[in-house]
Amino acid sequence: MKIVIIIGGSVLMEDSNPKKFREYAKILRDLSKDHKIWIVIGGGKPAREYIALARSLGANEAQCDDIGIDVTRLNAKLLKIALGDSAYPEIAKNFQEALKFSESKKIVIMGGTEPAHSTDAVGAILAEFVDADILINLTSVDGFYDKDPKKYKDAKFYSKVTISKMLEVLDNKSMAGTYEFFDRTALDVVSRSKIKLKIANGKDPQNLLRVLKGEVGTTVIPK
Ligand SMILES: Nc1ncnc2c1ncn2[C@@H]1O[C@H](COP(=O)(O)OP(=O)(O)O)[C@@H](O)[C@H]1O
Ligand SMILES: O=c1ccn([C@@H]2O[C@H](COP(=O)(O)OP(=O)(O)O)[C@@H](O)[C@H]2O)c(=O)[nH]1
Repeated sequence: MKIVIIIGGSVLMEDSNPKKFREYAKILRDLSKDHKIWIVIGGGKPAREYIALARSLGANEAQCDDIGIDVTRLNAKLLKIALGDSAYPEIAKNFQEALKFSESKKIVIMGGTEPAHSTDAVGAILAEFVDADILINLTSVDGFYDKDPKKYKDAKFYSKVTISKMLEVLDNKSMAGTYEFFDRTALDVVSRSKIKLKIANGKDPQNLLRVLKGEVGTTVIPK
């Protein structure tokens, strides 16, 4: 299978813990023996700190996004180091490179590409570009709820959800550093190409295997 995996910055970068990188590296190495794998890494807390500093120094939104992209690529380099020889040695800067690098049979890693969207959109476009069989988004919550579960204790979990329901519920902001959950550009791409998308909690790296078996997470129905 061709698998594109988005690992949110909230998963890998919240506590600067090398253990999380090593656990992911082991699981990804094993998976790559049987599947073609592309990983997209988000920015997390470090990106938000850099963006806030840039904004207070007078940077415009595109410049803030550009800073965010640099941080996602730095985070991507950390995963590349953890993966060692199993990863392609360069971080792909665009979709053509991501496809070309995958001919090596190594795991290909990307961060951001250009301003005005998040790494969720990068993952969705990459899944479209390489004709992936599945797109998996690993984030800091168990999947989609009818409202933000970190703000509302009574939020209801959805094991299946349509894109139109997601668009109805999500308050999608489009300022640097504020893209939450799954951005609109990403949802548009998933919808137009009917990409098979699953969203699950990546704080436990084993969930990557569980979501592939359909045991955890939300399955997004492209309607
Ligand atoms: N309807 C919703 N369902 C699930 N999570 C939501 C929803 N609305 C907002 N969120 C928030 O989206 C966040 C996930 O996005 P984020 O923290 O930016 O993760 P990532 O690092 O994966 O991009 C969570 O903190 C969660 O509280
Ligand atoms: O292709 C991209 C990817 C990221 N970003 C910027 O980098 C930040 C961090 O990326 P993301 O929000 O995807 O990280 P995460 O939500 O995983 O922390 C975003 O808020 C954007 O400002 C961007 O402009 N283009």
